[in-house]
Amino acid sequence: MAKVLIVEARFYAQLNDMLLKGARAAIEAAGHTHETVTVPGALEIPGALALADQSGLYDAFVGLGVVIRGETYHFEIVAGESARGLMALAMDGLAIGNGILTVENEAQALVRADPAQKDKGGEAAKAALAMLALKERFG
Ligand SMILES: Nc1c(NC[C@H](O)[C@H](O)[C@H](O)CO)[nH]c(=O)[nH]c1=O
Ligand SMILES: CC(=O)[C@@H](O)COP(=O)(O)O
Repeated sequence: MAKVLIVEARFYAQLNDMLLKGARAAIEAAGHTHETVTVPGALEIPGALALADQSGLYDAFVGLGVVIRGETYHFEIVAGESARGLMALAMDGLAIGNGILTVENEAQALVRADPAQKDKGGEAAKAALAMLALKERFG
């Protein structure tokens, strides 16, 4: 049984609750356990994952968040750098699923966060578990 850490950036609480529901359901359906920690925003997710990995307590990680474009270039920074940070950690051997939505508006986020629709939270959890299986296969 694996222990999965979910790191959520609760910038949009109601959307995050949907992502969390999907991710937790996927992890439990696969017979694994999970814990959740919360950070202010998507930019903090990679750092939180790195800190958590140093503990050696977790087998896999899921990053959840919602980044919605505003008026400035900051969207590109938050969306791009959170993704880049997770990718860097994955290339360093962590089993990670990226459930950080990067969207133009709340309507797009809702469809993707909803477990009954695109279920991106569940998708990210399944990706993390798939990477964990590969990690275990490759030893
Ligand atoms: N605009 C969004 C943010 N911005 C906050 C950053 O993620 C970060 O917390 C801040 O820059 C302090 O370091 N975060 C989201 O998750 N979603 C957004 O739409
Ligand atoms: C993704 C963001 O950082 C964005 O929500 C911030 O909005 P703004 O660009 O209008 O400051």
